[in-house]
Amino acid sequence: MPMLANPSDKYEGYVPLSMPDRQWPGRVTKAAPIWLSTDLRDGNQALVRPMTIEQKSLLFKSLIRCGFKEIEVAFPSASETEFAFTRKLIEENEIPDGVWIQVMAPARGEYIKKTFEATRGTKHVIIQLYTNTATLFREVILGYTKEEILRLTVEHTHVVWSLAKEYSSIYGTSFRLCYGAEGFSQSDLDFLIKFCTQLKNTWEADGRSEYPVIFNLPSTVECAPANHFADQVEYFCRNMPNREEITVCVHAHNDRGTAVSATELALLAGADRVDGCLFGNGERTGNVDIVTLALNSYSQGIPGLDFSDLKGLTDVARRCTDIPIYPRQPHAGDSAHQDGIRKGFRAMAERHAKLAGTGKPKMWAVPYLPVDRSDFGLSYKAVRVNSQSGKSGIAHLVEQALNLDLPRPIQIAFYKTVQDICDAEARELTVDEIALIFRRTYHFCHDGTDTDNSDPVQLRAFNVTEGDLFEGILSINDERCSVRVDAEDVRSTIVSAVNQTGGHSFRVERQELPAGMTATYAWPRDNTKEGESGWWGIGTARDATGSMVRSVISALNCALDNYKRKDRTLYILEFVVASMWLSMQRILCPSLQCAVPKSQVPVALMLYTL
Ligand SMILES: CC(=O)SCCNC(=O)CCNC(=O)[C@H](O)C(C)(C)COP(=O)(O)OP(=O)(O)OC[C@H]1O[C@@H](n2cnc3c(N)ncnc32)[C@H](O)[C@@H]1OP(=O)(O)O
Ligand SMILES: CC(C)C(=O)C(=O)O
Ligand SMILES: [Mg+2]
Repeated sequence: MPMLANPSDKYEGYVPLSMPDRQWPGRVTKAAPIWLSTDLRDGNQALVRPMTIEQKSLLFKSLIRCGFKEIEVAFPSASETEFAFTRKLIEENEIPDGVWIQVMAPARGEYIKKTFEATRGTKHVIIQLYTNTATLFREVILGYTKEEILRLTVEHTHVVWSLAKEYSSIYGTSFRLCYGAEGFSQSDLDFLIKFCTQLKNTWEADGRSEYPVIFNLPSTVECAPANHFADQVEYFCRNMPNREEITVCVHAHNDRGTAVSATELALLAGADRVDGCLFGNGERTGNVDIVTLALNSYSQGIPGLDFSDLKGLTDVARRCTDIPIYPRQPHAGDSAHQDGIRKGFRAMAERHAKLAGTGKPKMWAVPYLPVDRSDFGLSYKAVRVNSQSGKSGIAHLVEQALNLDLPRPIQIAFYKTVQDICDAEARELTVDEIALIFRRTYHFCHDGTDTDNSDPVQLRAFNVTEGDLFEGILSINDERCSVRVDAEDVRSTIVSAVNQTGGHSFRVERQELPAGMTATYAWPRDNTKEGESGWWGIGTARDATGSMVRSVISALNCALDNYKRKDRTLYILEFVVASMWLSMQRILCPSLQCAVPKSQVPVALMLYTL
């Protein structure tokens, strides 16, 4: 069947509540709600293969680590696994003090009895009794009138109460009633309010309530916009007698993809508690995603659940549910817009540095990142590069991998190199691949990791002594020589080599890196031409002299690459470097000039030419 030209022939829209004095739009959330995880119940009942006891135990432990104080652990009357898991938690003492477990039961005597049996001997239990009050469900599934469903629920509230009394006298357990008003968002609210009032009175008769009754208000099927759900919750909260004596919980499903918004608005409308699942698992399109909700609230400065190890939690959730986590998961999804992120980090670091010692808080503000991923254990390395990425993203990854803050001309050049590879291979490149391409392109050797052994020119080892002596071993095509020279001579040689290059300039830029490292970027340019030469020398070391020598060696190896590729446009610049190398070499190791076989190293030929 094609889609209808006029869908109103088939589908009826929701009926808005007339509540012109609604309060929720003007409110601001200031505190986190009570969080209840229903991963082990609603999340579990929807799985292709419901969780095993081992999987449930694993997930339960993770939920405890996240800081949930209320966890719906099972529907004990539904299966042996559900029953046995509840028993295991209790018998093996796995429920920490201060944590309430919740179990769910329908309004059927034998199921409620089984549910209580499962909870034998524990300290704190919330019994969630549920019936459906939505007209469609009530009539079609249960075949009950309003009066009948009310009678059924009240009767079973009595059953719950008498069992609670019995079990608490035997085991000392504290029981709390939660009424799950299945179908709340499609129910007649005035009827439901009378209904809930009667349940509350039943539960509290003879002053027998130690803890407030929880009314759980689900959008069992989400069929209207989030603002309508908020109106319904506000209406319920405003019209329930003695509102302060009850806890109002919301349980939003995500059929319209708006469960998070609906829940956030419902909290403004007066809800105290949120019932949901990690990463939005649950029946059909899922329950409200409690990770997103809690992190949204965290990003507004409100503390709540602890997702410091979001990666670990993701792995556990996947192992237990066999459902992959969406790569665009809010907050935990991959980052993009690397340029903004990179600039944002710098600007923030500068702002924070100025605040040092003032006692003022160092607030987070980075474009595109509402929260700092590292707060929940995620790195920025997850940023990957594809053919759509700009130079900043690539530079950001180089910075992540190699600690280098590339000067802009090098960013532009390296970006072209990476783009060509991405385009040719039509895929994303990881941070490790980018680092490798960088090393190869610039014959870049990190201090300690040493050169690629195939580089023709290498500084194999060196040391700058306290007396400023540069001692090292250089080689060209495996011909080695030892160097022992005043470090100042090395530096002045490089400077004088630059001066010798006539119409060319050879810029040398120094950069202090973290952990006491220094980087030197050496880039030659032909002053008669516009733009950059397209090749560079880059070196890092613990001291400036070492990094300078390395940068020249890197430039020389790059020159050799260009020569091999017979890139004539760069030819003249190769001579610039060669000239520099020659000057440097005269001081460092004159013996090498003779040691290089002319036929093998074209750069050596250039050296001789000069
Ligand atoms: C929205 C929700 O999440 S509601 C929770 C749903 N839970 C699950 O899906 C997982 C747990 N399993 C169940 O709930 C099962 O239905 C069981 C184990 C409780 C019941 O087993 P069965 O009676 O064999 O289930 P079945 O699904 O065939 O029928 C359910 C019966 O319970 C009735 N029922 C449904 N909800 C309720 C309720 N809240 N209270 C009382 N009876 C109910 C139905 O009308 C139906 O009655 P019928 O057999 O007279 O037609
Ligand atoms: C019965 C309850 C709480 C439920 O899961 C729902 O209505 O979706
Ligand atoms: Mg549900």
